[in-house]
Amino acid sequence: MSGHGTPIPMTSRKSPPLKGVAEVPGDKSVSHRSLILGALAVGETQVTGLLEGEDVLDTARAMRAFGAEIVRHGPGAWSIHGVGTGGFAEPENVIDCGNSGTGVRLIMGAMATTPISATFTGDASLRKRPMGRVTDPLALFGAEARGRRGGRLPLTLTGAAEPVPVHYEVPVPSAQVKSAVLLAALNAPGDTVVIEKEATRDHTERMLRGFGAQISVEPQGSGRVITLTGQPELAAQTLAVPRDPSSAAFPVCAALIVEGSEVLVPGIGLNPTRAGLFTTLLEMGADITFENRREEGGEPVADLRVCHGALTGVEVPPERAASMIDEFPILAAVAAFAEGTTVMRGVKELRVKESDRIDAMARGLEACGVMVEEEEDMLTVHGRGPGGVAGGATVASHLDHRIAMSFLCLGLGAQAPVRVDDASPIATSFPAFEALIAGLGGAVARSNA
Ligand SMILES: O=C(O)C1=C[C@@H](OP(=O)(O)O)[C@@H](O)[C@H](O)C1
Ligand SMILES: C=C(OP(=O)(O)O)C(=O)O
Repeated sequence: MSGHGTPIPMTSRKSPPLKGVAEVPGDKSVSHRSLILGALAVGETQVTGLLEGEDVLDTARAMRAFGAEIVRHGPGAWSIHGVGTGGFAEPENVIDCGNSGTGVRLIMGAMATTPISATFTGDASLRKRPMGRVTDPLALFGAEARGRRGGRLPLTLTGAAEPVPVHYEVPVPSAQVKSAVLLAALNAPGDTVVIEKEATRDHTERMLRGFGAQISVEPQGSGRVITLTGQPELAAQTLAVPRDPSSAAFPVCAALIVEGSEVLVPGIGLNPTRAGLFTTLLEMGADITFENRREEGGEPVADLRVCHGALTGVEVPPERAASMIDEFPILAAVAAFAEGTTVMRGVKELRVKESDRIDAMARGLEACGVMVEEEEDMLTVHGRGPGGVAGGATVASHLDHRIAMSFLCLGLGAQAPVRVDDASPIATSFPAFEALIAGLGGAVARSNA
């Protein structure tokens, strides 16, 4: 539950070469889904490598409120005793999903076809984010949502008593919307069909199949048609969560920013629907090697070795945006150290994340002496080359973990220190960020308010 506490200002400064091994936490998307699917399965699901960030802990609390028994056995080791499809109980209190769009949207989907009501809220960031994109398709199943104007939280959702399957084309590229519809479809009789025009992360589909649901995925243009047969009995699973590529992006990019660095980032999930940042960095000339490629927990995984070297600006094709949607802030920070211009198009979804990430990056980069251009759907960064970023500014994180971490990484290579006004949101996805960067030799520390 971020955003409820005292701000934690943090500062980073020009650092000696980063060296060592960066063990990043478990994947946030897979962690949320492990808890939710575990709660809907029959029997006891065992999870290792679960991300213990605030977003995921809020989802665990929510699943308990809906009746699942959840036990933490040790770091990252959890068990979930599920209630079965359609078995959710009505929560007695408001469900607070903190800072997490994934948490609230997937949970709304998971309860939308069970005849119970639940009221959802979140922190100041989450209460600004659009929920109509999920409650609109959930209404097609027969669920009813009453929220603030503009479909904002707090919002009460009443699940359908007699749900019907739906045929739904997702109007925005969003794995959260797709997943909410698929989770709702679990308790609707018959086949639900979800069409996405652009492929987004497919963890829900992979995991539903693993839990025993009948699901087919057919490519269609650059998107997919997904068909799920409702009312399966989901069987408890043993799950190993791969390490999060979106968290790995920070030590990888920090090593690209700080001259002389060489860092190993082991065991990173490289699902193609998540790996767009690494493709882009390679196009910029980054020295990244993918060692020991293997499969873990149903996802492709590799150890990433990253060495600092010269980078050149690139144009990121819009069709790649979905596969690196959370990585644009850190890409914008890296682009500041490249020679030439980096153009990011097709990125308007960034405006409805924890903050308006196009605006937050643009203002912060300008404050650090980097020229940018911004349009509704585009961000351009004019690189200043290695050693050319001035820094020397305080940047607002806007309750957004990725903005905070991106500017702290930028400060590791800037001429003057970069202060982030509030680094507390980092705990939502990457609680060990400060310790991990410091462990590599990066100069990052809490600063005075
Ligand atoms: O499904 C998921 O786990 C996520 C989907 C993405 O959001 P959208 O579906 O809104 O693009 C992403 O930004 C978020 O961090 C995690
Ligand atoms: C957008 C993000 O998360 P969420 O939508 O779950 O808040 C993110 O982690 O970058």
